[in-house]
Amino acid sequence: MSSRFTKAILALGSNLGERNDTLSTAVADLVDRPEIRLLGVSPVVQTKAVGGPVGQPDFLNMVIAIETTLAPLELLQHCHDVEQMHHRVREVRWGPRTLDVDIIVYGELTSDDETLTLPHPRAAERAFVLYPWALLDPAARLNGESVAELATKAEDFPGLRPFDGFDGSGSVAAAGAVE
Ligand SMILES: Nc1ncnc2c1ncn2[C@@H]1O[C@H](COP(=O)(O)OP(=O)(O)OP(=O)(O)O)[C@@H](O)[C@H]1O
Ligand SMILES: Nc1nc2c(c(=O)[nH]1)N=C(CO)CN2
Repeated sequence: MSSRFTKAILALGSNLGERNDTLSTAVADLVDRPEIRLLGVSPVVQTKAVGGPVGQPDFLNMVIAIETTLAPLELLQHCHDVEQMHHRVREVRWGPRTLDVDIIVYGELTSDDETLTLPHPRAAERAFVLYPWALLDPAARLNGESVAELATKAEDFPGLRPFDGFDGSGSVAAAGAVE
């Protein structure tokens, strides 16, 4: 097994239960293994639910940057395990959930496999992913485009707002620059 680390971006969302507590414990759970190192944590934003049942609660969303020696499918399984630790129930597509963890990018890897599509096939349209990612890493690019520019063009951008304690620049600086 190679011990080479690959950088990856994970997106986290929660719209059921104690959303902010769930996100912070989920970050700790995600990085609580030697094959994963935490590189940076975005600010948390509150967002209107995109798709799914009408009237579901607002989400809290954030992204983290990691580096990992896990293979892509091992990382996906780990994300699912952490979702289960937070009692994620899959009932309705895009329905409310205690915790969702998606892999947005894994290094430069591209994949059309429906079990793991990379980059995440809907990330480029989702301000709830793009905006916190741009705050974490203003130079980030996705599919050759600026993540910050994609965020402002996304349909859900106007519904997005800072969550309590949000301090974009401070949080980004505190999290450290992402190479
Ligand atoms: N990049 C990816 N990250 C996470 N899951 C993925 C990815 N690509 C494909 N999948 C697959 O998508 C399946 C459904 O994931 P999930 O239930 O989290 O979807 P969702 O969050 O409701 O919707 P969306 O996929 O639009 O974010 C997973 O079981 C997984 O196999
Ligand atoms: N605001 C918001 N909307 C969503 C989210 C999410 O995390 N935030 N996740 C979805 C499926 O992954 C579908 N819709």
